[in-house]
Amino acid sequence: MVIIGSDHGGFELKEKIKDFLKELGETFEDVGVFSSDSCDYPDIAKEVAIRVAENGYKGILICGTGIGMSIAANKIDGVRCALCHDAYTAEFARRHNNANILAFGGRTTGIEIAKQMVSIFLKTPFDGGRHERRINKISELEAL
Ligand SMILES: O=C(CO)[C@H](O)[C@H](O)[C@H](O)COP(=O)(O)O
Repeated sequence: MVIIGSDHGGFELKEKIKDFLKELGETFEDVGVFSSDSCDYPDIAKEVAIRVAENGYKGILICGTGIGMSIAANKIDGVRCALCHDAYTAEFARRHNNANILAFGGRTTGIEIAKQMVSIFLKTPFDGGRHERRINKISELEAL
């Protein structure tokens, strides 16, 4: 299950990514927004992040740049939201960071790059090993 959400800055790209998720055969839930009316990205980041943290799902968040969404989502314990810009960053967000939410920008990312990132993010496993130790140290920061 993939939870997807955007603000107004990512709305158009979100709609295209939903079509792509259907092509991939992925089950998804769209938590909004459902128009390009101006809204506040933390409201959507919260909805996606909580569902991902509580259920072990993966998430996709899109705002104008992806920055606001990633900052907000990473406030939720258990979320590792990675702001990515290309196939390489999407691959290593999974392999090294075990990221569970992919963020990118609707105003900065074209549809072909976005599709590449989504495809790679959803199929790439975590490498584990030395990276497990580092992920655990990130989790410990949540208790501070
Ligand atoms: O949070 C952001 C930037 O880090 C997002 O890109 C938002 O989509 C953006 O700030 C919204 O800006 P707007 O001028 O209100 O459309």
